[in-house]
Amino acid sequence: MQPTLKNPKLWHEQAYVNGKWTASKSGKTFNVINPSTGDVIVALPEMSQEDVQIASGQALAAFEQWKKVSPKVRGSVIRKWAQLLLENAEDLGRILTTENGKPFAEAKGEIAFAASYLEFYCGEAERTYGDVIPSANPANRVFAIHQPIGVVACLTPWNFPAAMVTRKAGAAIAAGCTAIVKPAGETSLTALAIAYLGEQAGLPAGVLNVVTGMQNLAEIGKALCEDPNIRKLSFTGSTAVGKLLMRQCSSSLKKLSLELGGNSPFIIFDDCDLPATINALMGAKIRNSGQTCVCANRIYVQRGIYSEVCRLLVDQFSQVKCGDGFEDGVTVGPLTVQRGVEKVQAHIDDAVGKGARILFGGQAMDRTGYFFQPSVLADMSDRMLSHNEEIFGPVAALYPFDTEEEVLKMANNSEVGLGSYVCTNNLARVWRMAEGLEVGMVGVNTGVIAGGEIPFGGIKHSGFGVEGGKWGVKEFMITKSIVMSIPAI
Ligand SMILES: NC(=O)c1ccc[n+]([C@@H]2O[C@H](COP(=O)([O-])OP(=O)(O)OC[C@H]3O[C@@H](n4cnc5c(N)ncnc54)[C@H](O)[C@@H]3O)[C@@H](O)[C@H]2O)c1
Ligand SMILES: O=CCCC(=O)O
Repeated sequence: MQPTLKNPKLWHEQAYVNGKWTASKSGKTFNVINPSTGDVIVALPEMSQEDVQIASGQALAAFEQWKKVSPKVRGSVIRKWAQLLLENAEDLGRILTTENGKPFAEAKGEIAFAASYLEFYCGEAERTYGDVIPSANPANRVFAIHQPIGVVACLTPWNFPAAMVTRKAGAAIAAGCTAIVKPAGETSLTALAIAYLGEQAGLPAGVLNVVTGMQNLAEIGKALCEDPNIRKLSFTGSTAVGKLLMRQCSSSLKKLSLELGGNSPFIIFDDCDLPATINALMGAKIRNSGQTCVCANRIYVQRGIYSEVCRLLVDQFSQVKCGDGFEDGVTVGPLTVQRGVEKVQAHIDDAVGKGARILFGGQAMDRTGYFFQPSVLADMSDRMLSHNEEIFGPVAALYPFDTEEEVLKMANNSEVGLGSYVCTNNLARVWRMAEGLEVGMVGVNTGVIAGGEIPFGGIKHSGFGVEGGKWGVKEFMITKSIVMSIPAI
């Protein structure tokens, strides 16, 4: 069912291409499901390759104009867009909770998080400075300028339906590019509402487009990858899909940003501030029901405080209220997709079969919707599935360790390297760990590591490219050199 909105104009049941709300060429649709109830919320256009090609042609035409708009004007439109997001945070939060499931307060928090990227990028649009380069040849003057790359495809996931749209498309548009957003089918309504607000803020037709689809995902993804009009593709999602997209982009040699799976170690040393650490851990673990790419996946606890951390965590988890995101006091919602429930159960069964102990929870909840009990597992080891793969659910998995050297080795024993966390009061250790961890991001005594001004990205099989901060906008630009021969002075 559609949520009640103060501003009903935010609700859109069609895709958005070249400033027009549009059905798919085939007329086909797919259903968006409320994960708390299992009910169909709405049917959205199931688009195809043909729809993608139309969108890319129009985004290319819009690019020819948008790239000429001054950075100051682009920035002012983006600033207005951010303001509109904040003014409509309540309604956007309602839409987000309805399709993603996260608690309403957290959903509103995501809207502020989404706006933080636009707020940062609107200033950054004006700061894409080039360079004047001392020439080796005295008869030359050499310059480097940055220019928008062109039409970009932004493929966004279902775990952050608002923030991943602004983090990618906001940066692209600030750079002077035009964007085709393909949100995860499960959570397209938030992206459509954000596109509507972009239009209200003054984005010209064709600058921001949203194509929708769920069953045709493989076809749409391939069409975006192979489209010659599109010069860059930015994706957040699983490593497996990221690799597929990279292969598919090879024929058109697109520039890529891939923000893929994580397996974040959360390392607790016995010299930490324990209450503050547990607080940080709860944030890094149960945010969005454990469905973030930087959620604490492997919680390493130094042996001297291991039993105490197990006890404190069980105490915290027993106070968590899991339920429909609109219910009062709920701090953990359902998982967003049914297959997530099956995945989390498989992780727990595997761990228990290999010697882990369930200290709390451990099962799907016996109610309608995709609910999984917030759970705590102790005595994890590197033979278990969760050691190598993100759980993507509200499960805290604890591993004991003895020494700093040992835990650094354990933490780096992963194919991926996205987020990580270190809790200690030893400053020298902070630096040894921060420099030694093979990851793109390190949280020190905190569980929150993302925001408009902060670079976000991974290494190894977590992908490449940086989103956010002063790096975010440049990812959507090319660097061009200009070598000028001058008459003798
Ligand atoms: N890094 C993240 O933020 C993130 C987001 C979603 C899922 N995941 C990981 O992936 C696991 C499985 O989730 P899932 O079942 O949705 O995974 P999936 O691998 O099927 O899809 C992941 C994302 O990629 C998109 N996608 C899938 N196939 C595509 C294709 N052929 N072309 C273009 N886009 C495509 C989906 O819409 C989704 O947003 C999760 O449990 C989690 O570990 C990570
Ligand atoms: O899951 C991907 C993004 C998570 C975040 O920005 O904190």
